[in-house]
Amino acid sequence: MKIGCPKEIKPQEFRVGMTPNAAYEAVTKGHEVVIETGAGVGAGFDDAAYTDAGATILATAQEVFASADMIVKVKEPQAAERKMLREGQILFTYLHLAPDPEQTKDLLASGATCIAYETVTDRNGGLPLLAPMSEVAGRLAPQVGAWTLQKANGGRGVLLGGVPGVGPARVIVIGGGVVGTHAARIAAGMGADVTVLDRSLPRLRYLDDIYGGVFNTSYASAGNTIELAREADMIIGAVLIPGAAAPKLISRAQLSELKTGAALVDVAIDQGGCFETSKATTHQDPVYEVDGIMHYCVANMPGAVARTSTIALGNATMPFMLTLADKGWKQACADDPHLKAGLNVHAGQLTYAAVAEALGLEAITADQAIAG
Ligand SMILES: NC(=O)C1=CN([C@@H]2O[C@H](COP(=O)(O)OP(=O)(O)OC[C@H]3O[C@@H](n4cnc5c(N)ncnc54)[C@H](O)[C@@H]3O)[C@@H](O)[C@H]2O)C=CC1
Ligand SMILES: CC(=O)C(=O)O
Ligand SMILES: [Mg+2]
Repeated sequence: MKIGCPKEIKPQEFRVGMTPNAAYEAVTKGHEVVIETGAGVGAGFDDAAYTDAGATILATAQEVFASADMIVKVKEPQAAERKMLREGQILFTYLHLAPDPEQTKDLLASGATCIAYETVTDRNGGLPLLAPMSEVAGRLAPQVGAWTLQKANGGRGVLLGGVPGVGPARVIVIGGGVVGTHAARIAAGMGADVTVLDRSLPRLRYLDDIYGGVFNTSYASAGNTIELAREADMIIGAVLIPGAAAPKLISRAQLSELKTGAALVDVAIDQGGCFETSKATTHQDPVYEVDGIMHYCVANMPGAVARTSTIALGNATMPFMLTLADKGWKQACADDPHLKAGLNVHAGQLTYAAVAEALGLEAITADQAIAG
């Protein structure tokens, strides 16, 4: 199979969908790899690293899209990229379709087969292709939240760890999955007083077993959430219902109950955000204010640390990419229910129920797509 990797074009997105190591493994297995010139530069991989691995460098994204059987990326395809997809082509990348009707319409119109990293599963009930970027975004969240809390950035002027004689900041993390756990660990490490809220009691038990004494846990009822939010300097949104639009857990009306200058870091923004007032921002202009509350809502946080993120993502995606290349999407998905869970769009039809439900559209099942 010919595998193509274009340069990312989302603003300030420096990651790349394929590392030279992944290109080398694909070439070694008999596949052809084409890379857009400069695609890896932001992550510290120059063109020579790819040619040394046996890949071919192409001058434009158009050439990559036109020649490849499978496109491997990082971010959801932008409008200009969606126009270049074609029927029968495989797209393997993050999609986050539930909050994105425009992208969904274009992917359906393209006729391509689109497999979303964020809904591929594993045998432990995890999301193995989301997890590495959730680890990164989780660890970044207290760092960007601490910056947002600085006075010059609109925040309350509170230092996370406090100083001797002055208490620490209070941080609450809503959603104690991968993002939430990593965020809580780092915030606690910076000296903050941290509480993690989740709706899953087994998850709270696990967190308490492992991190009791490092941070507190609380059940994420609406009452507990607003009670803790009122006292918080920073609130990190980290919930996920796989594939679905994020539930709204703090309303606009409730902002008036929060401390003026508090920082909301909505990591769940790529699934639409879990605060009513969240709207996606970019690394160029990451923070805005609503009713005195500072919102940080960057939908591609890991792009800020592109080298770490590219390598971490590549480690996770490579085996799936190789399987897709070896077997084709149909056989690969038929053989592996976890990869099949990634199928979101095929030949003009949605194949993921939670996406269809969020957008008010119809879906067929992935099994129907495979059988068709
Ligand atoms: N902005 C960015 O750059 C990035 C965003 N993300 C996003 O972060 C979000 C979280 O991802 P992960 O931690 O990997 O997911 P996860 O599945 O590991 O954890 C989600 C947690 O949310 C909990 N949850 C669900 N509904 C809840 C509710 N109503 N109240 C409280 N808890 C609830 C679940 O029980 C689970 O423990 C996702 O939307 C993901 O796409 C991930 C990486 C980068
Ligand atoms: C998960 C995701 O959307 C990202 O890493 O940008
Ligand atoms: Mg995202």
